[in-house]
Amino acid sequence: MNTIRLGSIQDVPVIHVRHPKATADISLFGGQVLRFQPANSHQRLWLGEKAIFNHSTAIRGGIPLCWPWFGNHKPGPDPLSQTAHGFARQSLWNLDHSESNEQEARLRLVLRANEHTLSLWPHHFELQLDITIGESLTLRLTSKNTGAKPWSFTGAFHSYFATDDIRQSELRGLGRLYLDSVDNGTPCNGNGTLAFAKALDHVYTAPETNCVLSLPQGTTQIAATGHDSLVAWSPWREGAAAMADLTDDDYLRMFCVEPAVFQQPVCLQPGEEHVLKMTIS
Ligand SMILES: O=P(O)(O)OC[C@H]1O[C@@H](O)[C@H](O)[C@@H](O)[C@@H]1O
Repeated sequence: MNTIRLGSIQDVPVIHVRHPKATADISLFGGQVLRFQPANSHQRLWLGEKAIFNHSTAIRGGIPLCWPWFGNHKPGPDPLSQTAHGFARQSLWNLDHSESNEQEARLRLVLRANEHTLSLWPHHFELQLDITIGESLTLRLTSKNTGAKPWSFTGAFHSYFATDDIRQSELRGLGRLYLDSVDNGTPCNGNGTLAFAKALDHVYTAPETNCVLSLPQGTTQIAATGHDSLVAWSPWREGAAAMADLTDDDYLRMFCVEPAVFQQPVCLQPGEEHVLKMTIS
């Protein structure tokens, strides 16, 4: 089967890609890949059964796009924000193009400045998300300044990875140096391998290009460019209990690894662009 079909989950438009090399689902709300599973291999992404599909709440799972800021601080003169992780993950994107051949399926999603985005962030932009689905999944997020003034952004691929058991999962390639966000951003030095045993929110500031997730069900690999940090996050039991869109034991089956523009906002002059890229295999 080789099809690209527009369907929906609770009225949210979702593109279903069924290809001999892989299957994937992509929500136009958020421009968000929800699932990616190579043929004869394990599901790479986690999507919560309690994820909310209502055209306004950010969908918990898959790969939310944090943009044009990460966390609660916008870069620029007016930093305080009510919208955590920017507005891209809560915006309706347009499908600009889709095609497929024997090797892969390709989609291009686009989000441009509109009345709503301008009310939150007064800049003209075009965001282009190129998604390639084949033996691996590649996301290429191009940020373009289409306005007349420079602006700066931060952001991330907020990827939720599926694991059969977080307690038996180990990550390598994050680097050693990290800021511990659970402890007010204290700088720390790890041993190069990350295992999970409690709530964790780390910003790795010198990541390697490739990150390997050793999971009970197999291996997942992440390669990224255009970022300056890798964020690793698990809400653990207590964090999950405080979130309406997580079940009590969801924390055992997922964690996030997020290639991010975090330490140094990227400044784009009019006409300039930046590419953040990630491949999951
Ligand atoms: O609940 P949200 O807004 O999707 O954020 C979840 C987490 O996202 C991570 O990227 C942050 O490092 C965490 O601090 C945050 O709690």
